[in-house]
Amino acid sequence: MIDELIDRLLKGDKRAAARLITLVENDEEKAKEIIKKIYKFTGNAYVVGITGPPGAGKSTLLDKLIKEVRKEGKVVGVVAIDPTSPFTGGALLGDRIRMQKHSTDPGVFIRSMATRGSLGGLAKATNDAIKVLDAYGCDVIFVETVGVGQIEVDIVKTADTVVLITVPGLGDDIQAIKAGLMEIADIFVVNKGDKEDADRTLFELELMLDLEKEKWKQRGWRPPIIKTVALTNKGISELWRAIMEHKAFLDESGKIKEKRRFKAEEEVKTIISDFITSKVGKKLRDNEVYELIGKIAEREIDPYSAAEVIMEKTLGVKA
Ligand SMILES: Nc1nc2c(ncn2[C@@H]2O[C@H](COP(=O)(O)OP(=O)(O)OP(=O)(O)O)[C@@H](O)[C@H]2O)c(=O)[nH]1
Repeated sequence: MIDELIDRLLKGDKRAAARLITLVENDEEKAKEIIKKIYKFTGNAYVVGITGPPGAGKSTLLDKLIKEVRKEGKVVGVVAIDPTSPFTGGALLGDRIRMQKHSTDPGVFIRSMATRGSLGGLAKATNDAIKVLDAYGCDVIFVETVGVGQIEVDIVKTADTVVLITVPGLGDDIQAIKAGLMEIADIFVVNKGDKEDADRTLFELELMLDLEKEKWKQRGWRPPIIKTVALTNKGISELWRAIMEHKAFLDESGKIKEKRRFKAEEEVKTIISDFITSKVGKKLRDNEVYELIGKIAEREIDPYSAAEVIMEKTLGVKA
């Protein structure tokens, strides 16, 4: 069944792509088999992360970006990471409706991924879904995440270019960006540029970037700030151009190689730690180990020594 689906995927069959993504999302063993088989057909897609606070207009903007990229005849994939929260449920429904009009276009593939509990699981499923879309023939894959905590920061482990969207009037938002996100953004967008305080937000961002002049010089790339009005398509082609310029910068400076190596390393680390967690997790249910853990609580053995015993039993390695 999997071989047949992969055959169809490689011929550009959208339904086969959808089935394969469902499989990699839900079935650990099948995910392994699928990725092993399709890996050699991947590596062509350029991955762009789009992140920002809820309501910043990410979906509206993405909808317009898809059109812009389609003008060049490129095949586009979208993976929308959806932290299943009662607060975003409504907005997501909105997203689907907004982007639905692309669903008859064979050159556009849109997929939402749910968190289902573990963030690690989500990161792996997202990486795998990206590979399926890459093998399907996507030239560009957008990964959209709502700007909340770790998911947002993790996008650097997945994306080649990270676009951070902010909007005027969030007040302390600029401070929030300062706190951790500035590090990860390759391009800043001030969306809702039609709002009156948009220029002030733009100015504040410029000031903030000015403080880090040395860093940009070292890096060879200063993140541009682009004003957009997603609703009316304003600034969208500039944004796409900036993304392509960042790509050219990575290609020409050779940094793309470092980036891909970093991503590969992060991915393999996740696979290994997931494997260890699951192996050790299973063993924790054994009687012997159960008793050993009881002994830690009773102060008969310390946790380090117990961990050493468990690692030797499960993984065959001495710590
Ligand atoms: N005034 C104005 N409103 C906009 C603009 N872009 C988007 N909006 C509106 O902002 C609201 C939120 O837009 P979404 O695209 O749903 O935002 P999102 O970031 O995907 O939201 P979440 O799914 O909650 O993360 C919608 O009502 C949009 O119509 C813009 O450029 N100007």
